[in-house]
Amino acid sequence: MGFYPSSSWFLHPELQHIVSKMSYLDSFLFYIVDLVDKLGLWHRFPVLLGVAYLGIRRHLHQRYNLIHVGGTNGQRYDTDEFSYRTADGKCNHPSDDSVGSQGTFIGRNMPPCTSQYGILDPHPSVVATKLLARKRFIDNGDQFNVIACSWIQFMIHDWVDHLEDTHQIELKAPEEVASGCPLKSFKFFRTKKELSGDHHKSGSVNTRTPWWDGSVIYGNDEAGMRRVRVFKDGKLRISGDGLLERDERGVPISGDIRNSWSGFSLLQALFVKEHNSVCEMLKERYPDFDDEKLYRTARLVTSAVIAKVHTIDWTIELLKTDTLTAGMRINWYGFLGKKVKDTIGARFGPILSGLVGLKKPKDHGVPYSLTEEFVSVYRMHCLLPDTLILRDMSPEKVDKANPKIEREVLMTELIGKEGGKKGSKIGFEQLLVSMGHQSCGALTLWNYPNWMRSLVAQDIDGEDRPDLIDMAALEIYRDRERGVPRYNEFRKNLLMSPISKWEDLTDDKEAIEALREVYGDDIEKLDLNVGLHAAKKIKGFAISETAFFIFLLVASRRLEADRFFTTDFNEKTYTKEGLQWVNTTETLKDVIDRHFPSLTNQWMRCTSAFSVWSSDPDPTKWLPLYLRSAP
Ligand code: HEM
Repeated sequence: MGFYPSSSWFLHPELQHIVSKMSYLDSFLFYIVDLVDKLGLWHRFPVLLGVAYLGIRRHLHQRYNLIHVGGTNGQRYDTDEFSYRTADGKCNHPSDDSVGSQGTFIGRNMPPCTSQYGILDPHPSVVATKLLARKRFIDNGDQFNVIACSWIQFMIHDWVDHLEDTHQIELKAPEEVASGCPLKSFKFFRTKKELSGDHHKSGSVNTRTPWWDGSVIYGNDEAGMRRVRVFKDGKLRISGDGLLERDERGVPISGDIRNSWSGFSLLQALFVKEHNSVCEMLKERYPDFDDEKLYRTARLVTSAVIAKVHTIDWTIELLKTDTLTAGMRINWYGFLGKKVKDTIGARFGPILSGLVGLKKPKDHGVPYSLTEEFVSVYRMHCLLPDTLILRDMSPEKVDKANPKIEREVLMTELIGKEGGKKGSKIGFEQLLVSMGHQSCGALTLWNYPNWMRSLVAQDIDGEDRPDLIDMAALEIYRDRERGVPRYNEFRKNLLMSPISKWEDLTDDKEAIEALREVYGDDIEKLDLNVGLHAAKKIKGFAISETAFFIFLLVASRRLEADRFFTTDFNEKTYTKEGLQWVNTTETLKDVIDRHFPSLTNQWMRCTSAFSVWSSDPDPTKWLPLYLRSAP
């Protein structure tokens, strides 16, 4: 029995049930977190207190929000023999070769949905039309640009994609909304349910490797890896124009090629360049390294650079507050910071020295995978704009504060094979600078790109599918089909107070009216994806607090559960120079500068390459980060 007061009137019965299963210490910690939440305080705390709150919350999620799906039937293996990232993600977990490999189960952060609502209640097309479809483009201000939007697609394509069934389903828009739906009906493949052999009975399978292993450029299996390699000096294939090579079908040659667009392939190309530069550096220092050794070492280094950019650059821009800047930097460098870690190494455990370089990987007793809920909170297609605004790059027009617009290109012209051709015509530099100068979409209601409501989706091999899909409606269907709890049940499972009225979710009267029209007064029915988009946000956060708590758990887990970010994050595995490469690269700007030395200097005013390039640099703050007070 856990610790909870008898006068538990203030705690929802379902939360009480969860707490009753906690240890005394954890239930005590839970009550602290719950009190802080009820007062809406944590993000108003001074930095140190805020970080402490997040530390406690993360601990609770590590204890109560990790559920393994599927059996553990891998083999023991010799970790010294596999001191590199394999093509299919095998041989990372120290004692089970299969954990995190391609084709393993997607885990869960909470039990599957228990509510009895039907899969079409309310109809996904009604939700999409009345609550999601973009009325006018709402942008993210200066905080987040189109590179940041492409970056997260780049990451999703590194981590997760559900295996589909061969059985097709058709969704027909009900009469009441049909006229507002670009597709009156659409067909798609349902998510494949595999028997899991454990108490969950079935689960979904990941076709990508969930490790942070750069599979988005290296592939998810042996065949994928062979496709992208040159087999000389460790290098990967890249076209003469600095963009991805394409095969005879016009499909890009890269690790993951499904549903790509020019902005996404551009990031793939940038990190292929990065990989190839690491190969060159290593070959110079270690002339005896063969192609295989160069490839393997450069893959370790490049994957670590990607993980680092995501942790201490992208995420900090996404959650732009002092507390999260401190939190994310502590994840990588530890509380003692970069200087101490660079000087004496990761000696003092996860809090003081960070997760990277831990002596042993840590999975909290649950074999590593990504989760259904993680996929659901990353449904961020509202980040995508309708057009890409190309900037005039002629030398006499250079103006980083106010770059001239050359023309706009529809996003529909930049996706798929045709998009690839268009991207090549535009060229790497113009694409990058234009994306840098354009704000991406805000994650809010009525901002789902309408062009995605009649989308040509692709197969895993990059071929277009014949049936168009309404992505906005499909995403609602997917969460329900996969048993992801609806918004309120999701929050309770995540140890958050449920909402009891629409006004708890948002102050926006128009939104409340529309929510009522679709869900009536049944708050429990609210779909997760709609709740995440409707919820009022913490100042500085581009995502909702509910989504953030999943990030808090999973962002740490991707680092601490991985042997190559912990035990083997060392000179022996990465080489001295390889490790130095990672340690001296801090941001995406560093990577861009390495390959395009004058580009950011000419075109970027701001501090991070993920914020709008014409915006002001971050102000210098004289007070040390940990001593800063409430925002
Ligand atoms: C041009 C850009 C993009 C296109 C064409 C695209 C298209 C698609 C398609 C067709 C699916 C599969 C839908 C299904 O059958 O369930 C999908 C899934 C997904 N996309 Fe995108 N997407 C794009 C950008 C993004 C971005 C910017 C994000 C931001 C995080 C994102 C996140 C996801 C996620 C989380 C899934 C679910 C993956 C899964 O089911 O395992 N996508 N996307």
